[in-house]
Amino acid sequence: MISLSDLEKQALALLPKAHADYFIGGSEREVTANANLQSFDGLQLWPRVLRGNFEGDLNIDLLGSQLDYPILAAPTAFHKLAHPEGELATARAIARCNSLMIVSMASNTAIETITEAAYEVNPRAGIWLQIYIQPDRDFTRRLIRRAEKSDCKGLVVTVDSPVFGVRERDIRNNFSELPEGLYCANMKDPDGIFRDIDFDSGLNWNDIAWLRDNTQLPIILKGILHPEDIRLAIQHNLQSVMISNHGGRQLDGVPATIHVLPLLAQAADGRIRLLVDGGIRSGSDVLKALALGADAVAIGRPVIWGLAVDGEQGVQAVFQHLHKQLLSSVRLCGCRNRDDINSGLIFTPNNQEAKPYG
Ligand SMILES: Cc1cc2nc3c(=O)[nH]c(=O)nc-3n(C[C@H](O)[C@H](O)[C@H](O)COP(=O)(O)O)c2cc1C
Ligand SMILES: CC(C)CC(=O)C(=O)O
Repeated sequence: MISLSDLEKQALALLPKAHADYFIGGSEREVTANANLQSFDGLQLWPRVLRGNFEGDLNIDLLGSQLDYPILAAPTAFHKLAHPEGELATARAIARCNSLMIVSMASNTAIETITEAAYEVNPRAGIWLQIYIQPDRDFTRRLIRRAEKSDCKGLVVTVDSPVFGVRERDIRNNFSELPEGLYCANMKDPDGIFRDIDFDSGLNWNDIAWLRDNTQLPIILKGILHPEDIRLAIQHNLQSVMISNHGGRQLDGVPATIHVLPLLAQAADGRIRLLVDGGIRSGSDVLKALALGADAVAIGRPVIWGLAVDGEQGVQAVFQHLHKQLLSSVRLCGCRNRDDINSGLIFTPNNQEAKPYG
């Protein structure tokens, strides 16, 4: 593996067009999906030299899961569209890497089957379940019980989707149903019928309080872009938020996540764990996000590309590649320890006067 952009090209060439478009696409004009990528390129790292070795480590305790490095898999739907082994291949790869997988509510494999496979590879593997709170709260509660029983370590609640984003590629391709034989496996009712995933457009903070009172699992709110919402998440005793614009697939025209991160880190003030996703494609992108205040980052599409090209090994290669690149960027920046990874690492015209770190 040389670069994630090579991998992306390979994957896109392998996949049927409708599936490739579903995976890579954003909503409407894809302004935000593109901004996520471009905004990382617009930020520059500001290295120091002659500072000796990086003596720190990059591992992190993320709400009770031990990760070797702060890169995890964002929830993405339908892994069996990318590879016949689907989420099982993804989960095994990530367990092997001592990382963490957020399983999508829309996975093609049931959460119980995924956790079992992951814990077989690595009993300490990190698995969280992502959900959309369903208008049918009883169903939602049953799914949360399943996550708890199968030993998931966290519950990610996606809150950027009161309605589904308008994906023009999917409309053009007439992609609105899974191929025969594939299902949203978590949506199966006790009577064997698969439900559709619904979006509850009326969701509000009372529903989050309801959820918090209905599970012991740590709750991670996914899809936050505004500092006021960070303050509310802290007020509601949540453990973590994911700064995310859903990879530019929900509201088009919102800021790139890396652009809002500094403001949100300021609002968080160390009181809540901050995760960020959207457009992370290299180790230096990861370093930029950590420098600006993220505790860890999540990757969405790159996991799909690895899976499509080489199944379990492909996903493992993506994580190993990013880990290696991250370490290399940390060293090239002259960081001596974890504390050196701070906003002084980012060069912007505004911080030329600022006191360089260290
Ligand atoms: C194909 C695809 C499916 C996704 N499915 C979900 C999902 O089921 N639930 C969710 O909360 N986010 C979903 N997302 C959003 C990702 O969790 C994540 O926010 C985004 O992909 C990060 O951006 P990146 O792909 O540039 O890394 C999906 C994204 C993609 C690309
Ligand atoms: C099945 C969908 C709800 C998955 C999703 O969130 C997405 O495609 O971005």
